Amino acid sequence: MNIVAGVDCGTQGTKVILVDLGTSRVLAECSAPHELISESNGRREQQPSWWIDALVTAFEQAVSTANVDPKMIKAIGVSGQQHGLVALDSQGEVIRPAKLWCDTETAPENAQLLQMLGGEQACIDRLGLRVETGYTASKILWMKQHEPENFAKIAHILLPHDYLNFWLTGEYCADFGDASGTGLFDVRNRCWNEHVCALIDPSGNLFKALPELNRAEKATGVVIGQAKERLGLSDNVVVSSGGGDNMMGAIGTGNVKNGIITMSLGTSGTIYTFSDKPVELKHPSIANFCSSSNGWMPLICTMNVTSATSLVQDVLKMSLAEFNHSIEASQIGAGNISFLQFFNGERVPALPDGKASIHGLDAANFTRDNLVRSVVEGATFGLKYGLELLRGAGINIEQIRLIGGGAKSAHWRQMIADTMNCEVICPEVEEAAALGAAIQASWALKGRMDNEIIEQLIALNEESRTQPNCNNVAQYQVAYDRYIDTLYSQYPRLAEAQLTGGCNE
Ligand SMILES: Nc1ncnc2c1ncn2[C@@H]1O[C@H](COP(=O)(O)OP(=O)(O)O)[C@@H](O)[C@H]1O
Ligand SMILES: O=C(CO)[C@@H](O)[C@H](O)COP(=O)(O)O
Repeated sequence: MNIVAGVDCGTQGTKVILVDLGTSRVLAECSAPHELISESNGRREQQPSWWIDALVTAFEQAVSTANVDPKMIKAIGVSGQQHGLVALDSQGEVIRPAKLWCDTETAPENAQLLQMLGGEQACIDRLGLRVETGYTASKILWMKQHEPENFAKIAHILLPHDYLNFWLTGEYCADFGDASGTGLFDVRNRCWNEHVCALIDPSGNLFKALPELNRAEKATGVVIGQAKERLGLSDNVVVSSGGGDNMMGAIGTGNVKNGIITMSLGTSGTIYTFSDKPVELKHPSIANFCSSSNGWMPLICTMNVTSATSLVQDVLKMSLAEFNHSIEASQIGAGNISFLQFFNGERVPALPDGKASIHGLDAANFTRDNLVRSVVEGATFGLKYGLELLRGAGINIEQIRLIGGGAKSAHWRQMIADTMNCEVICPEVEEAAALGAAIQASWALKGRMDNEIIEQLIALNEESRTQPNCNNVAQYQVAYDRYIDTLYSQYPRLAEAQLTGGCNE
């Protein structure tokens, strides 16, 4: 048996998938949860050791579910939540907990960095995208200003998936896709940018701490030491270059050629497509990242999707089944409630200091079902706001491939189809980022990118195909317009930015 493993270290947990390349069958999909350090000042952190423990737990479950000997595994690919800062000292030890993609404590440092770069347009000219709160660069500046002793210890900067690759292989390496979300990288020319590093650290140490960059079909190394022992692997198990979870979700949904759109309803919400050349930026909120398949992938990210819905679910002490039942039991528009879902600040629209708020409550509409529906609608409308930016940039959206935890809900799928007025379909393998990582692992085994394996492994789930319903589309449009009016009344600068094409949001 020729087995490869795909690992996806998301925000809420790590998933492991095992794929038999001989039969193109998925043998097991398992996961283990992570904790999250969360404070109301926007701090969002995790200990990198938690990711390792979750990887080992999910891996052990997967080999046991598939009933295979781990020694049969030939290659591993790793996908990870983007942007997180893992700072290591000269011994390769973690200096402090990783600040995550959703950390908004660093918003002032991001604004400062943008200013140091000469403003939004100068930043786009230099890096090919606007640096956002959440990207890695501002976390490094934050460390310099708030924890100078820790900053002085930095010898290596890694992203979450790079760190797991380092644990597996002992190599300090990065891939173009995940590196493009650091804010230290020139996305058009696919290289680290020394100028931005020098703005943060004129000594040159930061630039020196950046890892070597690796192409999508190249191996990072082989599994060694403690990792090999804990996972029970044989010698020479190849580890691919890996990538950010959205980059791997793109591979796992076949989004490696022009014309396909993927949307993820994970902790964050993302929408992205493939491009074989760097995209001319039509709106600064569209992130012009590189893909982990040697191309580019314009992407929209909202920070509050299942992170927001889970909070309401927890407060109301509901199971997921009860929560989904409430969506079904309530009417479109949630009795005219608008839920601005920014529990975590927000990236699109650019509201790093945003707070959640509920509008339009009265004695008649204040019900559990409406509260549930309104937060799910809020998260969905946030994604529609982003989707309209992509449409406005000329990206044609005829079908959405839907992935992430929320895609498992048939009600939410229908809401997405109706709100976006577009067909929705899920891939058979829902853990698309982990599957993408497994596919990339197979490329590393062969030493070349192979789209045949994508054809063999990725099938669409016909049962999940969901068409927009005309009546619902009209009703959701009314609810969306009300949501946008509420958003603009709370944050007038967004309405002004709308008139200037998104600048100065
Ligand atoms: N059937 C379902 N209906 C709605 N939401 C779901 C369902 N199953 C899982 N989820 C949501 O998906 C979330 C996890 O999504 P996932 O994409 O795995 O997150 P991440 O990759 O960010 O860790 C869970 O917190 C849960 O709220
Ligand atoms: O920041 C982004 C994309 O730019 C997020 O999409 C993270 O990559 C987190 O992903 P999930 O945990 O939601 O999968």
